[in-house]
Amino acid sequence: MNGPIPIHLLTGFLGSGKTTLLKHLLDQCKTRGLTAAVVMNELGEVNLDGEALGEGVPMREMLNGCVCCTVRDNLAETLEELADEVRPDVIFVETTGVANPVELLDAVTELPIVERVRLKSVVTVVDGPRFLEMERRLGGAGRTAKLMRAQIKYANLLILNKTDLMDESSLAALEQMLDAINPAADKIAAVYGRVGFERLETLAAELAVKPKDAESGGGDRLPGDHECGEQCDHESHSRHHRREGEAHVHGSHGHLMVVTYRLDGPVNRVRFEQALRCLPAEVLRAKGIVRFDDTPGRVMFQYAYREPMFIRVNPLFSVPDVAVFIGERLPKDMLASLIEQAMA
Ligand SMILES: Nc1nc2c(ncn2[C@@H]2O[C@H](COP(=O)(O)OP(=O)(O)OP(=O)(O)O)[C@@H](O)[C@H]2O)c(=O)[nH]1
Repeated sequence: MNGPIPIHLLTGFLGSGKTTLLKHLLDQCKTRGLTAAVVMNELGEVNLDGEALGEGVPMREMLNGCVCCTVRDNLAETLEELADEVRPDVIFVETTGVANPVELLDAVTELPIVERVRLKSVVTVVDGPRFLEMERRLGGAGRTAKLMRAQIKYANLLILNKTDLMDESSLAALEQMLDAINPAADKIAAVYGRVGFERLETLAAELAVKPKDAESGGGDRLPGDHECGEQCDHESHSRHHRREGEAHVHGSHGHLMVVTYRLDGPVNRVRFEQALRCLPAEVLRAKGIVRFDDTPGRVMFQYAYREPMFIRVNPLFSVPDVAVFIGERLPKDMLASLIEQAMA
């Protein structure tokens, strides 16, 4: 294929449904005979979502940091590598869920890759019920709410996801809120990220963000202004590593932190489910791989907005048994003791 490879940037808060959307987009690319490559960025040390994409999808992982800051320099390199080695028809970049959109735009338009790849869309997945609840409760105050708003503001396609959990009036209220933040973006209500890939491609015709330094005028613009605003948060990301089996704290993304627990044996199903149900409010997202003491095989668990979910995984999946927690000021001792109590 000649010309720059189109990139679609998938953003959205933790657990909003980015991977679910990505899977759906990849299926559609496959049906059309397009080679799609993926860059997955995770704050933690393991990538649990890669498995979900299925075999044969060229993927590069960027772990242990956020692509908008700590591992940002690696993104251009990773994209270049994909362009050289895979020569895909399209690249999807799934970001961490706490990525700052302004910084992301900067990262994917680095000069060394400008001829190779071209940003085509910025898709923000909005967890409908969660965003609505946060806005109603906090009125947009607080750093998490501000980050969510920034992700909404800089998108050119907003996917209002999890609408199966909303009634009509809530959906109307959500649409109104999103219109107020980003009136120019296309908006699609969705369940489990079921959105036609053509919706991203249609946008692409109207959007080609060029690197700000490449030419005067800065090229076409996404809706909204792209000056670094209140969301730029480049605090240093301290790393404190502990012994395996204990918490590995990977530093914070501003106010957020990740704790990864390695599990060295099976967990008791009932106690583990109970532990997930009574996670403290500071935990915004949890996921991992566990073995239950009463069933063979391994299971992936997902916890987003107080909803736990379990999915059986391929026993050969290379990620070890782990529990990853993402949240604000995580009570590490409490989490450790919840895990300990759940061990079989
Ligand atoms: N009820 C409902 N659940 C959904 C929907 N979309 C996704 N989920 C569930 O929400 C959870 C999180 O989905 P993911 O696709 O992993 O979210 P993510 O944004 O990739 O998560 P991070 O990468 O951790 O930020 C999973 O348990 C999904 O099955 C939806 O439309 N409705």
